[in-house]
Amino acid sequence: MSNSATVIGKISYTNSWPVFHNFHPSSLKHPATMVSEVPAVLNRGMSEGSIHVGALSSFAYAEASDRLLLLPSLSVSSDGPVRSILLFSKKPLEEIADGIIAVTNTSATSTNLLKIIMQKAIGGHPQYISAEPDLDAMMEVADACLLIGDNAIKASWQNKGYMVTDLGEFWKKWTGLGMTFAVWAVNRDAARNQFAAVAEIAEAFAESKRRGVRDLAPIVSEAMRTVGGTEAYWYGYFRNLCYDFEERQQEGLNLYFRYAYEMGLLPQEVKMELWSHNLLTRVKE
Ligand SMILES: C=C(O[C@@H]1C=C(C(=O)O)C=C[C@H]1O)C(=O)O
Repeated sequence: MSNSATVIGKISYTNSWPVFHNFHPSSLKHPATMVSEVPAVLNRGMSEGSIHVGALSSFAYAEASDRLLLLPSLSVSSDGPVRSILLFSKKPLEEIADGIIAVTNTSATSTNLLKIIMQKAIGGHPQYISAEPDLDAMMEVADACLLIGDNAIKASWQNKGYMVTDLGEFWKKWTGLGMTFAVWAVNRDAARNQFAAVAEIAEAFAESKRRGVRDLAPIVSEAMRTVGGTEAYWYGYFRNLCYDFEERQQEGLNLYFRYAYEMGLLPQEVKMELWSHNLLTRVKE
């Protein structure tokens, strides 16, 4: 077993705080460090193996699923509107079907969800340009722009007269299913070589989530202090999100992966494999 510190990835957006708020790497028995980053950076770290365990875009998990295992019962999901994955557009979607869409360079799941929606539901083939998440700058060069996380939340508070499409809401109306934007995963080598640390981290995440969703008050206060907005907004936002990853969420994510594969966005079909304590037994044998 390796003695080197386990590197944990944290999503820097508020959406994941209910899982992270009560998670403190310094109080773990096994040495661990945590990096807080936008999803695109976490995705790269998990794919390369420089981050061993933590949250990442569900799409990025799929791309690296031969190197990763999912941690059970953890996700950032919605079953309808998500409120922070928003397409701002100058015209209805049908009218920008072959237009230009600027997409935030911080995302993986949502940019590919948008591609699926535009092609399979709207029948369009827009041109996508990747850009820093800045509503005004994006709208100068495009007919629409996709923002996620706190950038989307802040943009939704400024009424600039754009039409707003919530991709979680669109997906639900179109497929009848929920959507999972982020999952928690562990590097397969780390799961083998640092199994005790990974087991401790998985348990600490589960406990942190239990406490986080039970008592949102400190999370809401911190969101108001750092991002702005009202108490009512943040209670509504966090209560609307789902942090579980059970059959219902897996069904939605499986359909998303299938569509992504059909469109050539994913190179292979994805079979989700979950980490469990049994791995410990298997590894020890
Ligand atoms: C709910 C959200 O989900 C996020 C969306 C992600 C993506 O599009 O790749 C990644 C992580 C999630 O935390 C959000 O950003 O608001």
